[in-house]
Amino acid sequence: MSVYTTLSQADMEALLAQFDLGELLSFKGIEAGIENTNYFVTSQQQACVLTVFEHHQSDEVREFVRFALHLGSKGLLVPAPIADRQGQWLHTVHGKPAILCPLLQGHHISAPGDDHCYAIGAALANLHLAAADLAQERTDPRGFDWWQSMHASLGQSLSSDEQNLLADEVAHQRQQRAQWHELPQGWIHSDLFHDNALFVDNEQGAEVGAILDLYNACQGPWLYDLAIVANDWCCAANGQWHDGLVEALKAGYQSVRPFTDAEQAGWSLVLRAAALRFWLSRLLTQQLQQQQGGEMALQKDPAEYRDKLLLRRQSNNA
Ligand SMILES: Nc1ncnc2c1ncn2[C@@H]1O[C@H](COP(=O)(O)OP(=O)(O)OP(=O)(O)O)[C@@H](O)[C@H]1O
Ligand SMILES: N[C@@H](CCO)C(=O)O
Repeated sequence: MSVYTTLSQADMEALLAQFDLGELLSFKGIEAGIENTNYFVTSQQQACVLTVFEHHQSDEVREFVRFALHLGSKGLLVPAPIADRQGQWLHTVHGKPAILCPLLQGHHISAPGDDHCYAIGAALANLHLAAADLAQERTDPRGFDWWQSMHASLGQSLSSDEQNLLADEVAHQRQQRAQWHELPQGWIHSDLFHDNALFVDNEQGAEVGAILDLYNACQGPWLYDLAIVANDWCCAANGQWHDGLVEALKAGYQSVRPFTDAEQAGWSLVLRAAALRFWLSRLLTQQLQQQQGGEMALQKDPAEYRDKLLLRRQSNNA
């Protein structure tokens, strides 16, 4: 986690008093996650999660909630906020946008197996199709233009090998823009790491209970979204694939939506792009955390994604 914005008992009571949820019983900062502040909040009537957005403005939060409500209307289990007595779900806490969502059921998987990868692949394809009729109004703030700007701004803080790697990969991605734009696009989750999914136990095997953290959702190639999953769920921290997991992930996805020819040809490109994106975003988060501090601030190592990028480039050239 992270708790960047520390809330007092009085803060929490004042917030909860606006809702029809009964009295506050307890609250506790959540350790998982690195972008936002999250608290488990238990009232007399409901167990909830409070998210305080550290980097997003209210307009962006409205977009995430539009996405969540749309997915919810199609039967997907995602966090959608609870409205207060005035019908308002968007609140301000310490000057930052905040929402209160029901606590969703399920548990995190620490070491995904092929059954989890198959299930999350199918769930991601369902998410893509469920959002296909939702107007697309959020371009990716961590997309190609941002990779280029990070290349320009990060230069001095990287080793010369890392600078060369970054320059070369950005150039490669630039050359492949036409191939990128041939990939089917739509709303993507954009951050479906295994700490953003909850599973429920069931006799048939692994079942996705909920998909969390829609706070990077934007437009992008559907295959890129799957590559983000693969780079986190299907390999070791150094990027080495675990046997059978990518195959299970792709099979699960294609059980719902088969790949187009462009997607069959584009896997290596999106794997590299997904590794690049999280190398850069972890470097940025590291810088922000150094400036911002934060009680319980969880660290995620940028070098893991640098190493994943190096491996994905090798297998591309093989
Ligand atoms: N509605 C919910 N129901 C159950 N658990 C939740 C819910 N929302 C958040 N959590 C828990 O809080 C954790 C952190 O939430 P979340 O991933 O949204 O935070 P974040 O800071 O945005 O994370 P990230 O670093 O992945 O962007 C989740 O991994 C999950 O364990
Ligand atoms: N899931 C991201 C953090 C939130 O975007 C990472 O592991 O770098």
